[in-house]
Amino acid sequence: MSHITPAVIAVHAAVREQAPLVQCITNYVSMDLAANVLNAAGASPAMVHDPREAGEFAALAGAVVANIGTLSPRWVDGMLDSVEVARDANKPWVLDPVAVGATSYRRESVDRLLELDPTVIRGNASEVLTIATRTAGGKGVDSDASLDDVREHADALAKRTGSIVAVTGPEDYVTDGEREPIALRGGDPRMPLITALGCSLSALVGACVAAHDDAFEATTAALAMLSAAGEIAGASAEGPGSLRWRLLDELARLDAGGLAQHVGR
Ligand SMILES: Nc1ncnc2c1ncn2[C@@H]1O[C@H](COP(=O)(O)OP(=O)(O)OP(=O)(O)O)[C@@H](O)[C@H]1O
Ligand SMILES: Cc1ncsc1CCO
Ligand SMILES: [Mg+2]
Repeated sequence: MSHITPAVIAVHAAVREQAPLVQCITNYVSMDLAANVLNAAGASPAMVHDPREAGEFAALAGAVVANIGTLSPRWVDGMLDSVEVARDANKPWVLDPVAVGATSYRRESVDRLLELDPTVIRGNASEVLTIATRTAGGKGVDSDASLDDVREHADALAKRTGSIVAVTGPEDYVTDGEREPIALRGGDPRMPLITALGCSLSALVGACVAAHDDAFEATTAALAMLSAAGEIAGASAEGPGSLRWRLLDELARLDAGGLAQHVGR
């Protein structure tokens, strides 16, 4: 059993017990899946983004998730309002910098969000590399970098920002720049064929940081939960369509035993 396993099991149970309200300001592609992933995990999703209400809503939420996947000025304003309220109330918030390397508008928007001290930054290898090295890159929303390219940059980014940095892909990686980083294998190689699964994972990180104070452990737990559910679902899935619904089913019935088996390897 890995040293992190008891913490992962505790976070998983805390989400089910507390059913935290997670405000997601996320992209059009991801809204349905992210809300369903949160429901399956036992959390309570709300997709609330307009600046007329986003900040007010953040005062009610246990965590805020800001995802720039289909950004536009009003949405970015809603994100800035919400994460400012969260930060001022000492509530956790999660940044998903979708395709940040693709355009200057995305980079500028992420720069503004980074000034508001995200609790967790969760992205694929290209996205984390872009933020850490301030260089353009990535293939749109998909990654064209590997974990080996980014590991040390992720550590440095975490150290510099004070955020937990989670890099996902065939192998997931969690670092705070101080503690021994966590590497998680597993999942299913067809998971990238399910659009917005990474965005949904960022929403799940939101649920976990809302339910558990140690954001490093909470982030690790979210990654482990999705990876375990994906791996179990993959055993009987015939393709990305059945993997998607099976993953939701497996996430909903995931228990401590399934998690321990997954994280302990
Ligand atoms: N080759 C793979 N094998 C196993 N699991 C994978 C693989 N690639 C991605 N995953 C898993 O898929 C989930 C989403 O991670 P990914 O890195 O694909 O996000 P992303 O690129 O931000 O996705 P999106 O932008 O489509 O939302 C994570 O749980 C990750 O571990
Ligand atoms: C496909 C796509 N385009 C913008 S956001 C998104 C979801 C995956 O990140
Ligand atoms: Mg993504």
